[in-house]
Amino acid sequence: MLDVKTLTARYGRAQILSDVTLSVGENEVVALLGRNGAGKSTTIKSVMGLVQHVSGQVTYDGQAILGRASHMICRAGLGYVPEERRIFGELTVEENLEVGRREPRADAPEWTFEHLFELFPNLAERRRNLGKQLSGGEQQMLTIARTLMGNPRLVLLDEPSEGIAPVIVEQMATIIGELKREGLSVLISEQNLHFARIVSDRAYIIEKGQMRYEGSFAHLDAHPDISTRYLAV
Ligand SMILES: Nc1ncnc2c1ncn2[C@@H]1O[C@H](COP(=O)(O)OP(=O)(O)OP(=O)(O)O)[C@@H](O)[C@H]1O
Repeated sequence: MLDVKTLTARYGRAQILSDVTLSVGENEVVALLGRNGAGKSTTIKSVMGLVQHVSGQVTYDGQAILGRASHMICRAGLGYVPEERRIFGELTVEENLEVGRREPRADAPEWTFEHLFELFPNLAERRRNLGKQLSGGEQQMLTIARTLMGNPRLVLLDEPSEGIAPVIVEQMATIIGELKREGLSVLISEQNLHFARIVSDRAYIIEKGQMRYEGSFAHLDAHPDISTRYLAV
């Protein structure tokens, strides 16, 4: 569904990604693992059309999307949840969700408030609260829920477990499982191998902007030297 080949990206003169190759299949949850600064966010942002200097090939459903405007990439069916929560503090939970509403898509589930509130019971309770009154974890949930209002087929989640309480991390894992059951594909960037293992079908590891590993979690478990080398802090 998503194919990234020989992706190179730079910020100004600094080359950040070199020949990054990865793919996400239909209804697959794929983890992009790496330490702080390894290039996970830059990979996701490049796919979403948010990095200016990029080269290589990115195809979604067979269509080349690299270099397209970000809103066109969203319209094609990709949903992006950035690492930093971008909710509107002065709007209620429901109003925040309304902001994300897009036309339904024939090839992806259509999300309604009720459907989302089943998936995010915390948000259901707080539907009339202002965004700024939510906890960090709830704001993270709201960011994901708002992205789902765009009815994406593939969701790119940048470090969903970062900086949130363990109980919310568990809920996050449940939600990602639910997205898969709904038929969506998900690419998550993560530093947390434990969380990634729970939610994902397979993994990539990126280090210094280069792909170092592609394979199963079982293989990573059997070869702990790989995670020690590329993930241990
Ligand atoms: N806008 C920018 N301008 C210049 N350099 C940047 C910019 N954004 C990121 N970088 C640099 O690019 C490198 C990769 O950053 P990136 O955010 O992709 O890493 P990451 O793996 O997502 O890590 P993190 O967990 O810190 O988000 C880092 O060295 C970072 O300092």
